[in-house]
Amino acid sequence: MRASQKDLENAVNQMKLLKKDPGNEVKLKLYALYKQATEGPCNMPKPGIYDLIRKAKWEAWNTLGNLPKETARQNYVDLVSSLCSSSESSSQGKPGADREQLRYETLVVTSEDGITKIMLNRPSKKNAVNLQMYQEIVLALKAASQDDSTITVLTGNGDYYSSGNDLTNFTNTSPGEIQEKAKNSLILVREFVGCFIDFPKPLIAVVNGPAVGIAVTLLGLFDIVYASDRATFHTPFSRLGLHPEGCSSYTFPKIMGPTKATEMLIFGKKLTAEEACAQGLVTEVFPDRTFQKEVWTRLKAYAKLPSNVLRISKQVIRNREKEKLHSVNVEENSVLQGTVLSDEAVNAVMNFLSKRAKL
Ligand SMILES: CCC/C=C/C(=O)SCCNC(=O)CCNC(=O)[C@H](O)C(C)(C)COP(=O)([O-])OP(=O)([O-])OC[C@H]1O[C@@H](n2cnc3c(N)ncnc32)[C@H](O)[C@@H]1OP(=O)([O-])[O-]
Repeated sequence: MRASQKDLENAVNQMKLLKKDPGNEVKLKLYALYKQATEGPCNMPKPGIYDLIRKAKWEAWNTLGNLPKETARQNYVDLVSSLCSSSESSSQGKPGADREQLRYETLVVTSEDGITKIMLNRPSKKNAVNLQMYQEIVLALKAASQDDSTITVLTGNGDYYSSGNDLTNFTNTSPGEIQEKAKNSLILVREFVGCFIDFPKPLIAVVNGPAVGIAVTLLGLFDIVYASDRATFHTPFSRLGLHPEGCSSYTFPKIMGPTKATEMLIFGKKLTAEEACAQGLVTEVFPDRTFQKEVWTRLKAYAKLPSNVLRISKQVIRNREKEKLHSVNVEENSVLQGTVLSDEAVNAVMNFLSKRAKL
């Protein structure tokens, strides 16, 4: 249901009761959304360069462009409601606790200290990416691209970062439906990869353990990759009757050179974290015992840098590649459309299911 004018007024009153100061960045966002919701696009003349407060307000409002009044109203109400629920949860004896958005089934998404953390949360399946998780990651990335955080982190819960595509995604499907299901699933995978290509803020992988398949290939689209020394990097596509995806057919040869990329992507050579670091896929490796502490200390410091500056620098570094990456994504995906139901691919899944062939 869309927020009404009354909801907006209630939200304004709720804000007055908020005990904790939400900080300047959030206050500017609220100001801008309120102005947009009540007056429409920014109509005030640009203040002079030294009129800092009015300039910040003008910029916040002007950034909303032609956002419709109704959307701004809804965003204002949602933002106030998330601020109130986080202040409620912290006043319930959990000071500093993460703000958790409970709508995800396969992820735990929290936002704190300028960092949105998207944690894959199917530890009993080694964080295999099922169709639900693909969809939820798309949603979480879209939300993170618009929230107040400075950086976004993807990590895994449990001993694995991720075992890659869930090999049971197409099982339990009747023979008549399998073609259609495979086609739609791959369209979803293409959209999923596209979200990584377009993600506007610094995106950091905290690779807490082994990574397989699409969880590895996507790393070429991250801005930083930190790995525990327990992590391994494995893309067993040929054995599965599959082919490189996640833009790795383009990013891996660029990162590590064509022959190293071939050894991984075609021959399925599994890399240790140190090897992946030496080949440029991983930024830095940490001992597992101090991994979480060291990485999060560093990320919290990075997240204090000015978010708009980081965003623009990322654009400068990445934008000229975007068009190419999208075309690679489309091409890789269409190759998979042709092979995902091949005899080799189906047999590999059957082997996995019958536990006869562990990789
Ligand atoms: C988009 C198309 C392109 C493809 C891209 C790719 O990513 S290709 C790459 C695709 N990925 C692969 O080929 C990796 C396939 N997986 C493996 O080779 C091994 O499971 C392992 C080496 C990851 C872990 O071995 P381990 O002996 O330490 O542990 P364990 O084996 O006992 O597993 C524990 C539980 O997790 C379950 N589960 C795990 N992974 C998956 C999965 N991907 N799917 C579904 N389920 C999975 C497993 O069934 C078991 O569940 P159960 O029976 O308890 O209900």
